[in-house]
Amino acid sequence: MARYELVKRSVALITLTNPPVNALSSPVRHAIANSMERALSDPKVRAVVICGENGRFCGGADIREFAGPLRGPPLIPVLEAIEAGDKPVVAAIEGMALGGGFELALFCHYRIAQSKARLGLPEVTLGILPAAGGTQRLPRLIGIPAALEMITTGRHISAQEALKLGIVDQVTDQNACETALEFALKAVGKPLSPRRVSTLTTPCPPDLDALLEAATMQVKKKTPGVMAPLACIQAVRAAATMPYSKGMKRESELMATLFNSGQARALQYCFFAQRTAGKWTLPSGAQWNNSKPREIRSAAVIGLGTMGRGIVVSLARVGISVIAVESEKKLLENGRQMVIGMLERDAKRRGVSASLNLLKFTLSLQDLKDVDLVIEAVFEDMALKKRVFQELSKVCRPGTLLCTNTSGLDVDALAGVTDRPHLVAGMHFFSPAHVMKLLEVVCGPRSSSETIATAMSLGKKMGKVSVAVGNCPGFVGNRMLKPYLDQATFLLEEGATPEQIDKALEDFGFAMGVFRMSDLAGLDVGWRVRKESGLTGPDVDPKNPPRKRQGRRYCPIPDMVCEQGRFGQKTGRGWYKYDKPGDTNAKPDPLIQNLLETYRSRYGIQPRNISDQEIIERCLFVLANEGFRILEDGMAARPEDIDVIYLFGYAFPRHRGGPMFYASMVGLERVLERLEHYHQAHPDVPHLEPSALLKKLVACGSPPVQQWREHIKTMRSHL
Ligand SMILES: CCCCCCCCCCCCC[C@H](O)CC(=O)SCCNC(=O)CCNC(=O)[C@H](O)C(C)(C)COP(=O)(O)OP(=O)(O)OC[C@H]1O[C@@H](n2cnc3c(N)ncnc32)[C@H](O)[C@@H]1OP(=O)(O)O
Repeated sequence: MARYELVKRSVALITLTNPPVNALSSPVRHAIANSMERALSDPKVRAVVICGENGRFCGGADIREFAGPLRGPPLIPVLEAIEAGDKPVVAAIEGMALGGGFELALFCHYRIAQSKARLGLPEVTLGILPAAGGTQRLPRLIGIPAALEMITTGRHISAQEALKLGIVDQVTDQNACETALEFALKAVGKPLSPRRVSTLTTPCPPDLDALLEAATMQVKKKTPGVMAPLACIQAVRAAATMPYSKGMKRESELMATLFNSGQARALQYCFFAQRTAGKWTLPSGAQWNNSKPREIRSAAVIGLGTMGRGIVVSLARVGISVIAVESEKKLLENGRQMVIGMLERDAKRRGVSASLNLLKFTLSLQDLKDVDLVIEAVFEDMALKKRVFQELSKVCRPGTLLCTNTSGLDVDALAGVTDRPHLVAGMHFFSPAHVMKLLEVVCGPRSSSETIATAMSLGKKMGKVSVAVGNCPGFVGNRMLKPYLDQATFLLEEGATPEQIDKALEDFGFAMGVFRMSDLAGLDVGWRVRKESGLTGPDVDPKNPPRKRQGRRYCPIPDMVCEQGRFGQKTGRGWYKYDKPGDTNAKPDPLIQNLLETYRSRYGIQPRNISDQEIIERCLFVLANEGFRILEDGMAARPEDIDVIYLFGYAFPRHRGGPMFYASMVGLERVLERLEHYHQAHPDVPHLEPSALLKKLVACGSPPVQQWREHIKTMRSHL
């Protein structure tokens, strides 16, 4: 877990050997303690260098250990022995020094960083704080404002920035370990006291209170209801106002308030869920680690609407040449200008030059004959998409992969009109596609493992979090959204207002409630889908009860809002009113209140007081219930995949872990009981009927979310 060598006859080189990131697991802590003792007691050793194997210094504490009882030597005393020793210790930072790894470096007397290394204290993103002295030592080294920013955001910084801030003593383009060995020899004999960060006094700004207050306001606004950033601020205050030893005590008290919290568990679950999602498996046995993706050098995007433009930008900025296709000259020119503008702004922000030379714009599908992969992003109309796929099948060389960006149509029906159904898959991006991190990779029954591997790997290359899902209407994300939206509108019928529902969801942690979000997305899209599927409009049988469709409860209020030309922010009116079209400041609209009152009295609905608890339970338990059905149906491989989709595609609050994790935190028994209760009250809403999987899990004693897979295994997979 750590290798000990004597090099240059007088330097002890301690190499952490815990792949893949040299996390500070119990055996590693043991090994560091033993190695330091050996180095300090060996008269031949005059200096020590600590580095990490495989070009990675250390990724911090072993997060997996947090879930169980704490074992092995506690980290802080191990690190204190490094600082207290009478021989200079140099940290040789290659790759990364994060969290406890960064704290380890801060206990060393000197730090040398390789120029490509990244450093940071990301604990806040895991719902905890840097509790191995990070909150007390970093402010002493670089001052309160810079330390506060790094600790409360968890931002990783470059070696160059670390040098500028005074965190590292030298940056090298060479091997950091070699440089550190030379450096260590030169440090021998120099006084160590000034190098012990614990002895430094925190430079205290005169406006400390105002600074901390501003930071508090900022984190409350950015991450309302999240505890860890606030605890970080309190810990940094201690660094400014208390002696080191007292500050360390305060740091550990604050850590104790976070360590076992639901938020910490949720955030750490998210960390692993995100990594688990990349590990896809198909029923054939093909999976992420036995299927080779194809290399994609050139791609085409068909359709330069909002989605298509975002996809072009996402591809071009990772160096893939793109042919963008539109059907009319004017649309093509407009798309071209928009894409170039987006790429230029993006490049400026990242300080690189825009890769405009990778782009080609055309009106002709004939130009796509040699590309490696096509992503179709035309209007959401099956007949149109089928025509495009038929045409692509004729034009593209036999090996070209054909992908669709449909948000819910049948991918296999599109595969069926081509000459290569095994090379067809869905790549469902989220809007705006160059910003949103989620990509649903839709596996049709005929998609080959190579096709899925290629789509997943391309997603990763584009910086997306890619999740493999099955081919069912709406796939995973949009399929779950429907019952969630339905509950919100049913609650309106029953007496709630859009503001009340949004506030309950925002207090829960969503950045935007469902109605504000719908206004932002545009209400006309859903209206058109409902018209096309015969739920509203002239196709509805006049004898059909207005609040029922196929025997199920239906709420026509969203249709009525659209019939008034209220399409959301873009028209200046939707569920809310706005000062002008395009404005984002949503204000309650008395006309909507009026519409709701008239509607309720027309249908004899007596409005009732609805509690926030009911809003949360009905909206979120129905969401999870559909998630359970998706798992039952084999359309998602595991609950983590569903949660990742909701975290990255639908802004589910990360400190709640995602809808499935949230259900497990509430307690599956409770979720089942509440769904049964609401289903009894609303028997015409089938989505409220508890799913078989939920019942099965409760019957099995409500295992933790990580174990659900074992209970799903027997079910059929469509992935
Ligand atoms: C009342 C009781 C009170 C109790 C108080 C208890 C006090 C306990 C003492 C605490 C002392 C605090 C110490 C410290 O302050 C806390 C920490 O250090 S927390 C950890 C901080 N570090 C991080 O957040 C880094 C997390 N990792 C990453 O960001 C990335 O993995 C990476 C390091 C940048 C590498 O990225 P990639 O190359 O892309 O690789 P992957 O991300 O895919 O990771 C590969 C593989 O490694 C696993 N992994 C990564 N980091 C860790 C880790 N720190 N611990 C465990 N495992 C880690 C990752 O999951 C992948 O594995 P896979 O999931 O694929 O199997």
